[in-house]
Amino acid sequence: MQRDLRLDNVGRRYGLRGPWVLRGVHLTVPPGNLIRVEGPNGTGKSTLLRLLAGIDAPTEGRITGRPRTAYVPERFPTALPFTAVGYLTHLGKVHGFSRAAATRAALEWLDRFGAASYARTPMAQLSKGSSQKVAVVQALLAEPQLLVLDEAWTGLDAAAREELERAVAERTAGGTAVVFVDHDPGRLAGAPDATYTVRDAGLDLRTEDAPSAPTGPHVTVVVQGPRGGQLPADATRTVISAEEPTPGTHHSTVPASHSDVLLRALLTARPPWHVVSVRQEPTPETESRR
Ligand SMILES: Nc1ncnc2c1ncn2[C@@H]1O[C@H](COP(=O)(O)OP(=O)(O)OP(=O)(O)O)[C@@H](O)[C@H]1O
Repeated sequence: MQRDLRLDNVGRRYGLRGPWVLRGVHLTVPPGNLIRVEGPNGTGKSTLLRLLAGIDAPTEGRITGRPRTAYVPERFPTALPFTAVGYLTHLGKVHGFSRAAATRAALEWLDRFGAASYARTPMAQLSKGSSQKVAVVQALLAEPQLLVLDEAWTGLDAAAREELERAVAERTAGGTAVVFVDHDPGRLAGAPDATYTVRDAGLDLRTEDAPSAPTGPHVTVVVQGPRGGQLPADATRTVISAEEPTPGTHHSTVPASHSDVLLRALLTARPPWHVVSVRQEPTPETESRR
């Protein structure tokens, strides 16, 4: 069984006498958890994510339990001498796929992100947003147990931003831990299991009570099942609020990014649940525009 990734008393500074960017950091990342890291510019978020991703080592302290990890860096090197699909096929082979399977998976992921039409374009010729899609796909293709996303949504078009939220929801439902930094407070709103703020070289866990109303876009799914039937556990993990107004009829509200995961869990349960309706709930922002 996969272990927690743990940071024990971790510190990082650059250079022998540089200031400590992080110090005394303790953090546990359990499988399947979605963790948000926030904080002002220059506080050490990317430094923390590089340590989590294993591409940088702590100056002091220990990191243990590292699972198979994929990382979308804040800045993706674009001037690589490959086409997008050539690069992704190469990485897929590194991850143990056959060439044919790697190409197939790469093309499927590029298609999901609306990037199929430039699959065979040299990476150096891709626009910023298009190469960001390749950066995202290279991480998802790896089918990691830990996915580290450093401002991975930046530069993506609206459809790709939504797709990445969906992909994160799918992966966490499948047991992948995801740690992300994003300057949009609405990113995966309502979904993280924990939010940490980098402050004074340490991590503060945000501990305010769960909001009484869901934040960000959310969806209510109404399903019917047998009287007294329990919704499948993997369906309810990300539910923000749930009620059973009449026996056997369940109303479950989830962050919009997680509605596909909820529906899939309900429809693939044995016996499957009958989906009565799926309703996109108005957010305070959309309400105020009316
Ligand atoms: N390779 C490096 N060499 C020297 N100093 C570095 C290096 N990387 C980061 N730093 C310094 O560490 C501090 C934290 O940087 P980091 O990029 O981790 O912050 P951040 O919170 O991710 O910022 P942003 O929100 O702007 O991306 C900054 O003072 C930065 O200058």
